[in-house]
Amino acid sequence: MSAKQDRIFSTPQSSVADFRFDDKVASVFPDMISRSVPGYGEILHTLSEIAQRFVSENSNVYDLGCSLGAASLAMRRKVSAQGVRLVAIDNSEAMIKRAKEHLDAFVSPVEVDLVCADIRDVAIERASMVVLNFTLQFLNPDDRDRLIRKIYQGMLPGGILVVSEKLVFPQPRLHKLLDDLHLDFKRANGYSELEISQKRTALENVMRPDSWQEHQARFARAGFEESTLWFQCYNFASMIAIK
Ligand SMILES: Nc1ncnc2c1ncn2[C@@H]1O[C@H](C[S@+](CC[C@H]([NH3+])C(=O)[O-])CC(=O)[O-])[C@@H](O)[C@H]1O
Ligand SMILES: O=C(O)C(=O)Cc1ccccc1
Repeated sequence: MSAKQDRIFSTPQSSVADFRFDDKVASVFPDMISRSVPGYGEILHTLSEIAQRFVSENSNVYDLGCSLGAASLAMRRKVSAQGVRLVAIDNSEAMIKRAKEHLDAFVSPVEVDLVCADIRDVAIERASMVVLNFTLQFLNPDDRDRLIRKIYQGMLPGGILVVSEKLVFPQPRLHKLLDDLHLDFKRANGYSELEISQKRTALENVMRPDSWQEHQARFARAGFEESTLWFQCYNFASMIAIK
């Protein structure tokens, strides 16, 4: 496990390039995500609790946009059903290479397939649990409906989808407050003003969050009759939908 500190945006850059999940980001990712996403640890813990309750015998579990496999590791810890296959997918080779090291570091009876692919191209079949832990926001908005529909179609009745995302809020004053509180969270975790503003610029064209209302409407359009927010800290949230 790499404990290297994220200093990627600490020096002034004459022009800030779009954010990419390359080798540099992969090498500091655990530090970057835990200092940037309020509630990340709690969400991982709850993924393992949900896995214990929802993952059924002879079914598949999907971790879409797995990065270093943190969500897969969390779910795998609590799966007790037999015949379960966990499929962890990311289109960053740098992430997949390191995810393999993380997953191989622990023994488990649950088979894990690590796949370097675009989640838009992968079939979802017999799924009892599907996780998009901070991944949907990186997809082109036009592709999001199609992906959630494909997931719904590939899920078993009674299966669960967990989607964690940064949110935007239609009410400007609420949006500003929750965004400011997140910025203070990053400052408290040691990020400088320069790091915060350069990363914000890098993410501008790459990460386009939706509102909770948009997520809820999308779940419904895909066929999910039950969905709710189960966690929120500032403008970061996790949602569940049950088939
Ligand atoms: N189209 C795509 N196909 C496959 N992967 C993609 C695609 N688009 C983006 N990714 C991948 O989605 C991941 C998003 S990070 C997920 C954290 C993880 N879930 C965690 O629980 O630690 C979230 C963040 O950094 O805020 C990256 O690894 C991308 O390469
Ligand atoms: O850092 C931020 O401001 C974020 O919104 C979250 C994030 C975390 C890790 C990679 C990309 C975005």
